[in-house]
Amino acid sequence: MGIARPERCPDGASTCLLWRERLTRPEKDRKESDRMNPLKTLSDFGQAAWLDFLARSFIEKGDLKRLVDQDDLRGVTSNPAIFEKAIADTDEYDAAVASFLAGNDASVSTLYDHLAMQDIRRAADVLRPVYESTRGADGYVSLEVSPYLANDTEGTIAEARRFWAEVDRPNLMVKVPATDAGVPAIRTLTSEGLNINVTLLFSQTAYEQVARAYIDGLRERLRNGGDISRISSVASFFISRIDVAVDKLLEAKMAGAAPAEAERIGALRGKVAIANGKQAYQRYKRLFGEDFDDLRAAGARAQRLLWASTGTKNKAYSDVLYIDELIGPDTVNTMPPATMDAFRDHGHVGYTLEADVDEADAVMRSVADLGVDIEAVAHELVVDGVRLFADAADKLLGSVARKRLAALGDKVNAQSLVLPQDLTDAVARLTEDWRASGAIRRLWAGDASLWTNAGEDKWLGWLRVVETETSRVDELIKFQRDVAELEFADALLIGMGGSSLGPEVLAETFGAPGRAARLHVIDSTDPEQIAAIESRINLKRTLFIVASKSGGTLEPNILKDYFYEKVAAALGRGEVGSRFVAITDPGSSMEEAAKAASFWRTFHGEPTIGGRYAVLSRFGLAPAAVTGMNLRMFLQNAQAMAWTCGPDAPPADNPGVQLGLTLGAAARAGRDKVTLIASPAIRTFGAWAEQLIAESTGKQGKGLIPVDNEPAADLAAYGPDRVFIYLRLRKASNLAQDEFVAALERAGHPVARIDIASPDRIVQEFFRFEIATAVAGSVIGINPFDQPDVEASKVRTRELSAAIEQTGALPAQQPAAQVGPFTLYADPAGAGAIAEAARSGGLAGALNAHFNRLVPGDYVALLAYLNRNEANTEVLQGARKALLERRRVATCLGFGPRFLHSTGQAYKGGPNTGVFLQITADHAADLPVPGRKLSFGQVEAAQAAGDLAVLEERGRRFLRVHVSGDVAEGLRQIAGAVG
Ligand SMILES: O=C(CO)[C@@H](O)[C@H](O)[C@H](O)[C@H](O)COP(=O)(O)O
Ligand SMILES: O=C[C@H](O)COP(=O)(O)O
Repeated sequence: MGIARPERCPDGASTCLLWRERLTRPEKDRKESDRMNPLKTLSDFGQAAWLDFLARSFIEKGDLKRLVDQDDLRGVTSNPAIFEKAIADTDEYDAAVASFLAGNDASVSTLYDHLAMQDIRRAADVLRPVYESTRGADGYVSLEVSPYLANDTEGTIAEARRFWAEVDRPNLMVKVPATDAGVPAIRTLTSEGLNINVTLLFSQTAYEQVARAYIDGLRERLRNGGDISRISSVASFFISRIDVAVDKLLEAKMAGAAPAEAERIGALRGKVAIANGKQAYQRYKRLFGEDFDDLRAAGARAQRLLWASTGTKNKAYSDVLYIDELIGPDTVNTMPPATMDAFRDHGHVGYTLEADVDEADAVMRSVADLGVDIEAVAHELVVDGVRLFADAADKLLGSVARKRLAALGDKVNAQSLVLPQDLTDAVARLTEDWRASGAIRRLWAGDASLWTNAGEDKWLGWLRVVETETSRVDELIKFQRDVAELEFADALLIGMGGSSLGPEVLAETFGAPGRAARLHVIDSTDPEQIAAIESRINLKRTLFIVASKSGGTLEPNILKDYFYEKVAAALGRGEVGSRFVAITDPGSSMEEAAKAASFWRTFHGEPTIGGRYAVLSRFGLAPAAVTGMNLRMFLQNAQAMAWTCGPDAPPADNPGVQLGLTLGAAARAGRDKVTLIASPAIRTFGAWAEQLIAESTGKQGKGLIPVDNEPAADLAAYGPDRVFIYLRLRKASNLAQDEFVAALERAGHPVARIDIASPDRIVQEFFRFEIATAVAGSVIGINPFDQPDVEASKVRTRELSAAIEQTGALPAQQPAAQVGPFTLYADPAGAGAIAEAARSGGLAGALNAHFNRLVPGDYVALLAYLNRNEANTEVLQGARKALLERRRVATCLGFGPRFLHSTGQAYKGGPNTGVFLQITADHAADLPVPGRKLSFGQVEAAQAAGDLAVLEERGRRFLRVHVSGDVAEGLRQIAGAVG
């Protein structure tokens, strides 16, 4: 039997759009099968059937079109959960991902937007005939703004505008949630002429606000002379979730009630959602009644109520309950596919929406009398709804992130974590915390509460610096051409720590391609080292790059003065400035000095980036330009990793976050020695990473101690305080390293493996490590952007240098012992025993006594204020190996003053587990500092003394061995004595 077609629109109102449209189609034209199809008959009752589902194959196979043609489908809604089902865990979108990324790499959310918008456009095109034939009354496809923006009005507005412009279809509806922040966005967007689908509506009060926002938006547009006749809007009122929530409350009340009362309460189950909808519809009629007539006269459409969440959740209820009971004019019901199939099969059509309104009122009164606060339930459901959509978005973006990486292949360095079970569990817990609290988005948004709320947000410029530099790379490319034309043989970068270690990685990893200048770095005050670098460059054909963010750092200033004078002597005062370039933050004293000395160029750093995070800014790019590197490729590489670690890559699929959480969890578990192993061709990366990790995390007695370039030893030498990072260059890997790392893994040590396809991809690691360090800093609970103890050393050094300038010498210190050419100084707690041991056992005795203070979990750091040349490095590396094998503790090596701007922070401010051996020596030859009553040798000595003074202040265990006479021989003896 066919379903009787109503004779007239039930409310008799001119608002009944579908009714008007129906009247134009004579009954005799309708097929019997149409009359038998409840779905198709819905429109006879003024209701449009929409589909709450979308997927690419569904459109491509013609299923959507079939529904339009055969079932009179009039619209489609999507949401993050729908796209999650469509995209995650299917390969339906893989080809589209690959073809999009073949043209250009993109962020995870850009890629998702692309996929979603493609689907939405195609669906909109399938529904376009409906839109046209109903003159814009129907035929819409909805796309929801990111649930992460649910509490952000401006963000919602911006995203909705972007969708509107990029989807570029008149039958698009942008979905905006009915949150407090969503309501003003609805008004603004309506006033701009966008079609809005308001989602996550549960409460009638919220519904009224939303309807008013729509009406206000229309009025505003009209006032501004805009067309309001093309605007369509729906208010998506959620149904089934109300019953799920209220039924639970009713059942709780039944449990404690007498049988008759329990029965009465039980009878309310499965009724409240429909009653709530029916009451909302009565409000709709009031809101869009007479008061709306003026707008209607100007062409406006009422905002229809759309029943959403209409799939039955409770199997005890009819599977078409939420369709059957809510049929009425000028409404929409968006059904999930199974519910649509069920309704087509056995739905009942009739004017149910206004039937028994009194009973609906009675139901609502009864639940209120029982103490169920429906507004409170609705409020919770909104919060919950936002969370559920955010959860779905996390899964969705996680899957898009994985698809992106799979499509990019080895264009992005792969990372894998091989962790013992306890660390796996800890990282999993942290990952879930980070996901649930949106921490990676908060990090990118500059939320200082992730750290210590000490202004960390002011230091996050590095997050977006790649974009900035990409947008102005032409300026550097021009500089690169100018440098090439001048045919410099060498370039010497003068700087410390963050200003030199990044360029050093570039210089040593890439050399000087083509005709470019060979880049050298000087980051020492050791006179021998300065003389050595001077002998390697041709002063007349060298470009000097003086790099200092603050501009006030001692070393680059005096080294600049030194080389400036040398070049002036070689070329004459008139020309010297043209051979110098400065990189410094705007307004620094270095900028002033560069101007005064007529430097060729000054590049500005970005003041919101601290030195150690600056390598992807001008501090790395200008030196890279000089070496002739392809800067666009450099930035593309960096950008690929920035996107991989972006705010839209959820923690589980964000390698930077995973590495950071691993390091943070490891630190908490006492595995705080981050041991860096790198393929020989990219070895220098370790020195850069060492500064980043140590200076960022090592403070307030907490942090990570990086261990770079440690000679390998027997497995037994590695304690449970280690976590390893293996940077493996695929094209030039080292078998011994591979085997060593595999053995570490077998022995249960945690290892983060990073697989680098080719040397140019090392650039990506700068960004991964920066994110990882910021994340680890959050887990450890420190501010990863300050360096209080480095500053302390700088202050002591300044005081001591001033003393030398006044008196001609360093203030005398009391040695603990003298053994041949070795003068020993030690911390107050150790001095007695060390002196005693020196008397009986000479140098070896003293060193033994010092290192006997080591306990498991401690580390040794050799701090050598010497020329950092191959010979000295080799001897000290030998000493490290001996200590590692004999003492079974992590060992570090730093050359002063270089390490003061790097690991020095953690040695003084980090965990008090370091046992330090400082080595100083007489200088066979010294160099004057121009314009000062100081020599470089004296500065180096002042730096060593300042370092020791701060170590002492911080209660650290140290021994200083000063070598007089033959330094090489002295060093050999020290190395021999530690074993
Ligand atoms: O809001 C709209 C349509 O405007 C829907 O897409 C809405 O998100 C869905 O109906 C609900 O999310 C489905 O909810 P549920 O069936 O999972 O409770
Ligand atoms: O890592 C930073 C060093 O302490 C050098 O600082 P600077 O770039 O301000 O000279």
